[in-house]
This record gives sequence, C-alpha cells and structure tokens, in this order.
Amino acid sequence: MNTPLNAPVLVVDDEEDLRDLIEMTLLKMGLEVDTAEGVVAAKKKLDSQSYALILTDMRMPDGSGLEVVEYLQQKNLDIPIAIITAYGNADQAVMALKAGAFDYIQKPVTLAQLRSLVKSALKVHEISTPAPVAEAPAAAAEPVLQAASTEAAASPAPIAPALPQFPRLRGDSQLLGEVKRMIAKLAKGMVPVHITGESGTGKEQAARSIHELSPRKDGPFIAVNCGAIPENLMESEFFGYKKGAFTGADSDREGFFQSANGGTIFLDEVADLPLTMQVKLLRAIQERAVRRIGESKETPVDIRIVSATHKDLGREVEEGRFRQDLYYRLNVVSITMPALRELRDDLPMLIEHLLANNPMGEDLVLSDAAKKQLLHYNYPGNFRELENILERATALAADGVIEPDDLQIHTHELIQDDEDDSESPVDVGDVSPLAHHFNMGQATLQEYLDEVERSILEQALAATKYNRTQAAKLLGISFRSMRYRLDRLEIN
Ligand SMILES: Nc1ncnc2c1ncn2[C@@H]1O[C@H](COP(=O)(O)OP(=O)(O)OP(=O)(O)O)[C@@H](O)[C@H]1O
Repeated sequence: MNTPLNAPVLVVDDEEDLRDLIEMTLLKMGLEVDTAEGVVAAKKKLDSQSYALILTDMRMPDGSGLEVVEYLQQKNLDIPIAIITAYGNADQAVMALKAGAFDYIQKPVTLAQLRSLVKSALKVHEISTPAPVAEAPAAAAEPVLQAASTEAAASPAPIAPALPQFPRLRGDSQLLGEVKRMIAKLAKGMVPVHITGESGTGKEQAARSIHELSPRKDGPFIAVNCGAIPENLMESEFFGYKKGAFTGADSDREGFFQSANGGTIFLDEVADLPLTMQVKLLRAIQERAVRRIGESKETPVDIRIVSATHKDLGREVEEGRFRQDLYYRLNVVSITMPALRELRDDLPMLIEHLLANNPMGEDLVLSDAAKKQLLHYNYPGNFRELENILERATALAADGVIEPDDLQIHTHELIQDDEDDSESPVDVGDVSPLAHHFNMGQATLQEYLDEVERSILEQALAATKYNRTQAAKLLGISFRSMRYRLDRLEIN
C-alpha cells in the first residue's frame, strides 16, 4: 500500500501526558499528528486513515503495542512503526522488532530520541522512494514523512525484489545468497544487527554492505575494533573530550559516536569490550546521545549500530563477561557469515577472481596439482587466508605458473571432497602416515584433524613457555592465525 504525502503520524499511548508531549514535538517538526488512546482505537483509525509513521506504547490497558504491529502485518499496511517500551524491557522491544517494528525507544522518551527516530523514518523513506522523473510536478520543498517501504508503489511492481549488487561479497552459493538477502532486507531499517562468524569470513564486509545499501549510505561508516583500544583510552575514543578535560587534552576531540553521526558505527570484536565500557555504551545507545569527557551537556547522535564478534556472545553473557541488556540491544537480529569451507561451490570463481586481480598484475595460471590443493583446503582463516595464499603464491610462482609448493598450504588441512570421487585422489604427500591413525567411523575427519591440531599447538606452546608469538613462529603461522586456532579449539 502506498502512504499518501502529508499523511499524519499516529501516536498510540494510554498516558495522556506522554501523548501530548510527543504530539507537541512532532507538530514542532512540521508534521501532522493524530492520536489514539489504546490498541482498539488505533486499529479503528488504521481501518479508515493512512499514516506516515506510528509511534505506539507497548503496555496499554486494552492490549499491547505488539498487536498494533501485528495488525499492520495482517492488513498488509506498509507503515513504519516504532515502539515505546518501559525502561529495562528489552525483551519486549526485541519481540516487537522481530514482529516487524522499525525501531524502539525506551521511556523516559527524550525529545532528542524522538527527533532522531523521525529522522530515521525520513531516511528510510528517501531510499525507498523512486527518483522523481522529469515530467513529475515539482516536489514539495518541505520533506514529508512517508512510509518505510513505498517501493510497492512503483509500477509495474516486481514479483520478487531483485537482489542489489554486493561488490564486497563475492559468491553466488545458496548460503551466501541467504546472507545477502538478509543484508538487503535489514539495510533499510534501523534495527541493530549483530554479525557472527569465524575470523576472515567477511563480517566487516557485510557490515559495510549494510551501510552502503542503507538510507545512510552517504553518511559516515566508522569501524571500531573494540579489542584494539586500551581500556584507559576507551571512553575518550568512543565519546570524545573537551579541551582541558584532562592532562594532554589540548584541543576538543570528537569520539567515534559523533564521527558516525548520520551514518553507521561498526563495533567489531564487541565481546572484547570491558564491562565498565559496556555500561557506558548501553547508555549512549539508549539515550541516542553522548557526553564528551569534560562536558556537562549531552549531544544527540543519530547512528545505526552494527556489531560483530567471532566469539559466542550468548556464552559470554552466560559466563558474566558481557552484559545481558547490552546483548539484547545489539543482537536484535543476527547474521552468521559462512566459513569459506562451507562455500565450496564459490571457490573456483573466487580463486579465478583473485588471480585475475593479483596485485602484481601478472598473467598467472594454476597447475592442476595446485588447483586441486586449493579446492581441497580447509581454510581455517577463511577469505583472508585464501587472499594471503594467492598473494604469496603470486610472488613465488616462476614463469607465471603456480605450483603446490608456491601455495605453502599445510597439507594436514587438506580435505577429501565426497563429490570429487570421479577424480584421482589428491596427492596429499606427508599426511598419509598420519592417516593410519584415523579411526574411520569412530570420529569425523574434522574431529580427528582438530585433535591433531590441538596436540601440535599445545606442544608448540609448551616448547615456548606459552608465548603465543613464539609458538606461532615455530609453527610457521601468523600470530593472527595462531590466535584464531587457539580460540577455535578453546585452548587457553
Ligand atoms: N564474500 C567475499 N568475497 C570476496 N572477498 C571477501 C569476501 N568475504 C571476505 N572477503 C575478504 O576477506 C578479507 C577479510 O574480510 P573481513 O575483514 O570482512 O573479515 P572479518 O570476518 O571481519 O575478519 P576478522 O574477524 O578477522 O575481523 C577481506 O580482505 C575481504 O575483502
């Protein structure tokens, strides 16, 4: 359904005071407002009138705001709806978002929050409205609040929305296709997205894609590696400071939140945030405002939050290392990036693409044996490892031909592909004596390989008095790869 221009905003709340406050703010913003004092009244209004946006309270004497969200779905009404929840009721807010609400704010509602919410709705409108055509009558100069997804109004309507371009995420396999569809859908709204996946699976690329496909695409994208900031600098890095706030603060400085205003902040390795910082982060998210160190007033910020970690955030919560309330705030919707070993169908194309775009600009070919190794490798470091292997091989290859030696793949990571049994077995060289220890049928190949890897890692750690940097050197792997492997196998 198309929402007409100048449609009012519907405010649904049983508390008259709050209704009035919201109404006044919206009126000041030049918007038309209509109100309903409960669920029943709201439904009635929706039957006869169209709205640009709905703001509804969650708990009302005659029902829940969730019912209004569901009513919109039932009636196929394409109107963005945001929920106002009681403080600390994140569970309900998450339910509402999952049911289709566009965003939520917690009581007490501040004017800054309201403005930021309405602005977000306007941005959603901008991206989903087709660009004006030359013959169209001059558009009204005033921005007009409109429904979140008015693409249905474009005619003729496509039967299934085509997937947008994903220049950052190559691959057409089904798993990656699902991820892309999810990203395209989530990009339109404001819902916080949490991205999980092993190291090197493209979590940051996914976050950037969300931003680039969103109405905020012209705003900044600020990527923050939460694990890389020293704890004593965190507050000033995130929230900024005023000149003279502390020794060394010789000029005003913006924090990440302010820098991301109007755009997206990507909190990478969010599980690494210390608990003290988690409290401050939660507050900033809830208030949609930040206070610089040394400043008394808060500055409103309009940002979308995308976070990622390779850790299991749910387990971090269970074990007391991550606050549950922040977890609910960040993990409203999650996307899991598949490991490269799950994207075997995409491998040949990815290898070809990376070779064709090699940094040396050379014409390179893979020998058959090298190709086989690449197609049968496990890629514990995922895309990043594939890129590194090919970059190294490009430098090592003689006469433009890449041989298995140039790949420097650890042969014990090679796996046999079931679908590949028509071809001759892969020559995995020195792995064959080890293979005798594998009890076929009693353990999976992965379990066996994990056990071998664990034992080698533990030997290397013991030999270097548990110095991970030296142990990595001893094994000829990068520190990053060492860290990834230790994490994956949960070796402390
Ligand atoms: N689907 C993909 N197609 C092409 N390149 C990809 C894809 N996914 C990831 N990459 C590449 O792999 C590398 C790692 O990606 P990215 O940094 O997004 O991973 P990550 O999961 O965030 O890693 P980490 O957990 O280590 O931070 C980048 O160079 C990126 O361009």
